[in-house]
Amino acid sequence: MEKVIAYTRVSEQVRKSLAQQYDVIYFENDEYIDDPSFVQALQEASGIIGLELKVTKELLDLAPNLRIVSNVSVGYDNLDINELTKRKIIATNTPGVLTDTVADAVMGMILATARRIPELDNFVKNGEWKQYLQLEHFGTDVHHKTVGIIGMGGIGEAIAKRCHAGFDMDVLYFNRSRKVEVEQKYHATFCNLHEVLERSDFVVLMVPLSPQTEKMIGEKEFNQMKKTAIFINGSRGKNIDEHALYNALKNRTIQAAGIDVFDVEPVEPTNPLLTLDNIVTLPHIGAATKENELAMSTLAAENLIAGLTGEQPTNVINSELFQIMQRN
Ligand SMILES: NC(=O)C1=CN([C@@H]2O[C@H](COP(=O)(O)OP(=O)(O)OC[C@H]3O[C@@H](n4cnc5c(N)ncnc54)[C@H](OP(=O)(O)O)[C@@H]3O)[C@@H](O)[C@H]2O)C=CC1
Ligand SMILES: O=CC(=O)O
Repeated sequence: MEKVIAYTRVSEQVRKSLAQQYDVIYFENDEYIDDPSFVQALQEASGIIGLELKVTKELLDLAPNLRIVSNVSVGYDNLDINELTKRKIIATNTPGVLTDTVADAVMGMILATARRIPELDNFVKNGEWKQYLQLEHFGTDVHHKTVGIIGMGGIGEAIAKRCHAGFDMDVLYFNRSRKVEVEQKYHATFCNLHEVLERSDFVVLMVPLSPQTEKMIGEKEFNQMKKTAIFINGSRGKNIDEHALYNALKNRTIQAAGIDVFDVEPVEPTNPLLTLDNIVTLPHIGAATKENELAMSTLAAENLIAGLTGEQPTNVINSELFQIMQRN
């Protein structure tokens, strides 16, 4: 039986099903490279399926038999795609299945920050609700405001849909390419980044992490936002300058923020952002619901099996590998 490494978030049901065809070695935690049993598994593995393993040149040097890395995520900034392609190792991800789940989580952050839900929840539970509330406890409306979406991909579009159809919001967006269909469906307006930052009540960041997007939002960008703006990051922590976000929140350059992702994950307890009361934080859980864990794992397993049986997986990232094969 061929060996397959499964790590972190691969649902138990999918692991059991894979175990009918492969020798599946499961690693539950993510501190692997120093673990001799992981290194041993790498030596023998034909495939890897899982979430957020850093697949670097050093790791690949330990995996001479590897033919596919199947990410259980849409983001693939954890993979050195050039190195994988050079070694003719297939890389796949799981776009689409998680789109609505992540968009729901982003809407949750928009509502939680604007209406100050976690803060008021604590207020009630701490027994501080003793009289009619005054202005100091009030949040701000979400409906009929303007949302600016940076990165109008699958998830960006699902957020636009919710904001337009559910909350009567005006939708602005900045994206690498223009999305005319999205403009027609959700009355969205294509803007440059500066306009999105300047005109939006809610600025939502939803771009993949890449050399072009790393630290895309920093001090200059926070200064361009409205003083009442709420910033939401559902993408990757490294897409923003966290220090600049801290300053913007502390100095009230912007009103509040909701973030699902951090520069270092799990977040360090000393991260200064955690000391602020105008930020709502989540532990990178946007895509992780009970239903969606199974959907993502199932798609990733389908990609893995296709790759191992010599077929082109549906969600191949380095598709040039198959173009080369077709030419030969
Ligand atoms: N918090 C969480 O749990 C989750 C986070 N994510 C993050 O969200 C990201 C987006 O996911 P998804 O919507 O499915 O991905 P998509 O690939 O569908 O969308 C990404 C969008 O970003 C745009 N984009 C890429 N680079 C730039 C740039 N330099 N400037 C402006 N726009 C750019 C793309 O433009 P174009 O259309 O021109 O290609 C595309 O529209 C993932 O890569 C991941 O990092 C995803 C899932 C869960
Ligand atoms: O962060 C999650 C993803 O799917 O990307």
